[in-house]
Amino acid sequence: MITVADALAELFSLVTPCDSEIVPLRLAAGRVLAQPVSAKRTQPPFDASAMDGYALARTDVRAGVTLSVIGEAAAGHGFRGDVATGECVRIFTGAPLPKGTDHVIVQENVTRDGDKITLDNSPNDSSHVRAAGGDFKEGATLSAPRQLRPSDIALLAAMNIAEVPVVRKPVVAIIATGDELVQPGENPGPDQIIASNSYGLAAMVDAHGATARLLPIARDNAASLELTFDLAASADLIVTIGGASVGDHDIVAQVAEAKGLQRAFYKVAMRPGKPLMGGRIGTSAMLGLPGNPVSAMVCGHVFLLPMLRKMLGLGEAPALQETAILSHDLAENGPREHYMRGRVTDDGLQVFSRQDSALLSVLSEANCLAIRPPHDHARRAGDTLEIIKL
Ligand SMILES: Nc1nc2c(c(=O)[nH]1)N[C@H]1C(S)=C(S)[C@@H](COP(=O)(O)OP(=O)(O)OC[C@H]3O[C@@H](n4cnc5c(N)ncnc54)[C@H](O)[C@@H]3O)O[C@H]1N2
Ligand code: MOO
Repeated sequence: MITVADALAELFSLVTPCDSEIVPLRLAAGRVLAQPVSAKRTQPPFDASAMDGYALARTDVRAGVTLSVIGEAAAGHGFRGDVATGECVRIFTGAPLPKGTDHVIVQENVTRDGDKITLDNSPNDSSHVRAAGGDFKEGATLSAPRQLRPSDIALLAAMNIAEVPVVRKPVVAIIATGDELVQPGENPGPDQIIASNSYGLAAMVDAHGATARLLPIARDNAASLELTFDLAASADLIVTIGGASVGDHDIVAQVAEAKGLQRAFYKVAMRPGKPLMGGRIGTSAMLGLPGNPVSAMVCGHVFLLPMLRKMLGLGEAPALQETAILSHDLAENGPREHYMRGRVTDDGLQVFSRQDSALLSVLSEANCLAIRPPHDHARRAGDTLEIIKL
């Protein structure tokens, strides 16, 4: 058995970042920017008013002064003339400042009478002008790689980037295995259950910027599994679920090897997730997950998501760890690194007492995995533990 860290290092060496493609801006959210992009224009492109009011020369700003209103500047419709001393232009938020002006008085601070305004006794000192290029200048870059958030999309739009170079979405083929499984919505026979973790993993993959291909359930015989491996052949990563342990019907490794699997490792000193397997099969990386529903999902967080991040060009890093303060005592840990379902709230970290790797209801209640190193000594309320937020 190898350590979690060693297994993750092996898995990283099985995958490489995907190439890039161009997508329309509307489809770029959540994608990873593949290379830096440069602004095609300056924003704002002109000195712009930040308020509704009157544009004038700063040198004319004095309490009680009266000025002539000689025109209007609105957003999208500037004032084309020159503004002289003693004159001003009615202006609205977003409009370009007319020539001869460098200051905006908000309308609340003037009294208007026909074509005249008089500044009141407390002209605001701020110029209310947004300088040209104050947000960004033409040629300014948005750095890559980065997973594009809605705020990045807004910035790209303002930069007039209509087409965005992004990393291709890795395709992850997910193979659930077992004679006992049927798909959700089907009628299970008396000895059957519903395939669940395959759906959870597909949701995890899709939510993290890759594409999940949920293949038909492979039965516990070589012919069925071989056929399903063939369907998965073009995927960047093949994830099998179940059939990984030592039982007579656990045939995933044997069939994968017949299909050319070059195994990198088998079995990890962790709980849950011990019978984990990694390797390459044809042009795909392969991650063989244990079948227990929680084991597969925990391995998804600890191994599959970091692999996907590397494939998306986001580098090699384990799942983000934070710390939490334990709200109760906890018994010592056994020889395997234990990823324990728990819940962090304002009252601290509660590690659940039921940790059987079949209990999806407990996983659903959890919002974190508390990490116990091998042979971790008993912990007391108030101790700090590392956690992965779910
Ligand atoms: N003698 C030993 N037995 C077991 C060992 C061991 O070391 N010695 N390890 C145990 C551990 S730990 C795990 S984890 C499981 C892993 O077994 P497999 O990967 O071979 O998984 P299966 O036997 O196929 O299934 C286990 C369990 O999970 C259910 N399952 C499988 N796939 C799905 C799915 N897609 N959705 C929902 N549930 C699924 C399956 O019905 C079984 O109940 O082995 C232990 N045994
Ligand atoms: O290691 Mo198994 O993955 O406990 O359930």
